[in-house]
This record gives sequence, C-alpha cells and structure tokens, in this order.
Amino acid sequence: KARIRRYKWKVDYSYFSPDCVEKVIIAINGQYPGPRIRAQAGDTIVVELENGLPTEGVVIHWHGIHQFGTPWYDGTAFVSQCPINPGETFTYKFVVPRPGTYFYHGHFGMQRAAGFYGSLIVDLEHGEKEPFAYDGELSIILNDWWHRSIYDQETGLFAIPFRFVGEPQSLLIEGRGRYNCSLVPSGSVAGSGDCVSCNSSNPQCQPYILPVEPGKTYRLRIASVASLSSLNFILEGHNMTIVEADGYNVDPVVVENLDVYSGETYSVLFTANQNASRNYWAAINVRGRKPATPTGLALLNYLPNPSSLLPSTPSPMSPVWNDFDYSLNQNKLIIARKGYEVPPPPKPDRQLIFLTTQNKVNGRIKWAINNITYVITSTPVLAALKYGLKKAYDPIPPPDYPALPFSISGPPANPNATVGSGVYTFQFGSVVDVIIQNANTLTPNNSEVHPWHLHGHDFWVLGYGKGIFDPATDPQSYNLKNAPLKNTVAVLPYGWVAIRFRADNPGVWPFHCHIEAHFHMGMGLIFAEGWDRLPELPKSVLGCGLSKYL
Ligand SMILES: O=C1O[C@H]([C@@H](O)CO)C(O)=C1O
Repeated sequence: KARIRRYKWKVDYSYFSPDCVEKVIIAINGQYPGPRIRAQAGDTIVVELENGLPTEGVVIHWHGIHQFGTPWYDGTAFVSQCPINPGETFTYKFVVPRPGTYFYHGHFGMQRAAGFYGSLIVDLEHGEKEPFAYDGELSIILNDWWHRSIYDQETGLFAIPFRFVGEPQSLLIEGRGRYNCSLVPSGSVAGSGDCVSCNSSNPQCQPYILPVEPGKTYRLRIASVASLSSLNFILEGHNMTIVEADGYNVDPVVVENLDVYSGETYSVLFTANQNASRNYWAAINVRGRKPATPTGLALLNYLPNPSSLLPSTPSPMSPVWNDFDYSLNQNKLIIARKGYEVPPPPKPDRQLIFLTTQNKVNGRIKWAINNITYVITSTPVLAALKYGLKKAYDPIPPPDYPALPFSISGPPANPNATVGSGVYTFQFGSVVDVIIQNANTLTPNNSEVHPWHLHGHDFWVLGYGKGIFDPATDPQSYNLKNAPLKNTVAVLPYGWVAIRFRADNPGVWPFHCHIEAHFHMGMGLIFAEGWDRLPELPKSVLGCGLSKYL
C-alpha cells in the first residue's frame, strides 16, 4: 500500500572536510551528503525544507522523477518555482511512481557543486520482483571536488578575462576523498582563499567503506553528481554486471569498469569472490578531459577484515582519458533488458537538431544551442506560460535547426551567439526527436563531452554517431527495438546522439548539459507542453519577477 514519507530538512552552510581540506559546504540537517530518501514505488514524498542560508535562495530538483501532475515541485529555480528565500520553509510533495536509483540536488546557481545533494532510492511495490538476484545492497554517489567556493567559481565564469573552474582537486565517493595535505602550505590551500586547514586524520575524509561478506553477491547503486568530470568506476579485481540504468532494467552486460556521466545512475551486481584475506579499492578516475586529479578511492571491505586494512596494491587505472571509442562502445552496451523493452513510437512528429557550440557574447565565453545561449529569467517559466505573462520570456521560439552550413571540425567561423530565454513548445502528446550535435570549442582541435539531462521525461536513446548527423541516412540505423529509456545521455566529442520522447507531461522542463559550469554558461533550454491543462499553481512557487502580481 502506498505510503506518505515525511522529511523535515534544514539547509545550512557548514564546515566540512570531504577531502581533508576544510571548506564551507551546503549541508542538509548538518549532513553531507544529504539524508538518503528510501521509498517504494507509488509512495508520496513530502519534504518540508527550511532555508537556513542567511543570504541565498535554494531549490531542490528530484533528478529522474517525472513530477507528473506536480510540475511546480520539479525544483528548478525560475523555471518551476521562485527560489525559497532565506528563513522560509517550502514543502515539496510528489509521487515516486517507478522503482529505481535516483538522487536529488540543488538546482540554483552552482549549489550542487557545494555538496547540496543526496540519494533517492525507490524500491519495487510489494509483491513485485527484480529480474536479478542479490544478497545485499550498497549505494554510492560520485562527485568531483574543488577547494574554491562556488561563488568564486561562478564569478570566474562570468569574468573578463574568463577564469575557468579548472580540473577538480579531488574525486569523492559518497562524499569522501583525500587531498594530499603535504601539498598544502600551512595556513592556506592551493587555489583557495578561504580554506585554512588540511588534516588527513579528519574522520570526514576517511575512505567510504563498502562492507561485503565473502561469496555473496551485491547490488551496488551508483550515481554521479559530478560538476565537470566524466568518471570511470572500478572495483579492483571484480567484474561488474550492469543491470539498471537511470531507473530501467538493462540487458545484463559484464564490464571491468564503468563510465558514469554526471546525471546518470546505474546498478551493477558483483560477487565478493576474490581472496578474502584482504580488502580492495573501489576507485574513480577522470575520463573525457585530460586528468589532473588523483584517483578517488573507497574501500571494498571483505568482512571480517578490519576496514583499517588498506590494500597495498596501487590505485586502479581506467582506460586512457581520450579513448572515446571505448566510451562509445560502452554507451552502446546499454539497451533495454529482454522482456522489459518499451518500444519507442515508430516516427517523430517533430525533429529538432541542436548544434551545441562554445561561443562569445559581449566578450564572455558561453555555450549555445543553435547559436542561442540560455539566460535564466526572473519569472518562473511555468508561471509565465500558465498565466500568459508574455513579458517574462522571449516571445520568439528558438530555432529547430542550426543555420546551414556549419562545420564541427574547427572553432565557429563567427563565434558570436545571441542571448535568449525562448521556450520550445510542443503539442501535447506529440513525439519529439532531438539530435544533439557536438562541435569543436573555441579552441582548435578540442571538443568536449556533454551529458544532457531532460526533466519531466525519460527518452529513448535511438543512436549515436561520429561526425555530422545526416538526417537523410542516419535515422535508418535508429534502434527502434530495444532502445534504452534514460534521463541523461552523454554526447561525445565531435559526435551526435539521437533521442526520442513523448511530450505528455504537462509542465515546463529544462533540457541541459549536466556539467554545472556549462549550464551556468548557458548550455540549456526549456521545453514545455500541456501547461494549459494544469490547475492553479500553488502560491508557494510564485512571488518573484512578474509572478508577484498574480
Ligand atoms: O566551459 C569550458 O571552458 C573551458 C575551455 O573550453 C575554455 O577555456 C573548458 O575546458 C570548458 O569545459
């Protein structure tokens, strides 16, 4: 029977040392990562959220949860709601209809990168069974970590000249990593004005422990909330069988290591069948960008060995960072599990091709989709559409196709982009194809990975390709049989990915690069459908911008 699960959370700044270097993070109830939500499919989650930050608004996005019938609780600042002001309490209330591995995180500015996240796990309804068996369950969230504050990082992204966030100082597994304190001159930390100490014996930065009993099989849930990095996960000496991706059962495939992009979740099965007299590393390395960050380590602890028994083996290595064929092949392994296929509609009603480029606007570096870089509005887009506040966003819808001809093999001939806040609106129930076309950045011979995340829907991943998508021939190779359903998919350098979804969730839904800096630099846009079917919006999501006059 469906239950109501109530949580009372207070968001606060807090001193934490996730990688042994102390800094200010955004914690929930004093915890980092935030409290884990565990529910059953069909349950209603009620989170009473008090904003204890003295000078800053907050929202929480429930990543992978569709919010069907409650689009105002999607938790995106100035899209679904006004930010929750300091001192205010806001209540999120929504149903988790499907089992799976999900998470939640701040979706305002770069707050996710300040540690404002946690996991959300939905179990099957009573009487339902998974198509795979295991003896125990473990769960981790992966992240990359900077010593500079998010405010410092944000300022740099909008500065002239541009100051990029750079590669992370550490990689964290379930909020724990390790910076080499001997690199820190006393009283200061490299790349930081506000960190004052590095203490390698701080309990907050001891490796996260994954306890296992020899011979048993475990389900390990893995999510990535990384700000920038594509991560590769390894369980030293153990193969893993992928069984779930973004909340769906997938064809079980055995891998030695797993690429996880920011915004994705997986479940893997592994058996503790190695030499039981020792412990093993669980490790993450950066892929997709030239790594400048040490391996992030947790401990696979074969009981009853003490967790203080660290492996004497070196940190596990991942495939070389720029072996993108490896990444592409692994992406292609993810297909729907036999018996669990949900075939996509055979044809789209509308096709969008999104050329994603790095651009310049008024001397600042931005990212753009079909030459428009998205700027956040001061009125929530949901309220603007629902109540016809036409002055709240650009009246001209953004373009369905890039201007032709374009090249992806070098920096854009004319790097200048336009700023926009237009909305792509869909006929309710229509089928939409989106082809995300990657390109060269402003730097010659450079193209980057972008994990794209869609709110309010899952999409079928129809296919991947290298080079420029050909609308005449490439759709012939789409997978219409066992395409996986996902909410996040990575487009690889100089490549494309094609997705399909049904616009059947009344509301307003961001589609954006899940790299925190890139979304902040305009790499996103807004989809909307069926908003006219919605009842009055809750007063609690209104009050900012033009919505204060409602
Ligand atoms: O957004 C980014 O900017 C830099 C670089 O492209 C320009 O300095 C980088 O690596 C990003 O991912």
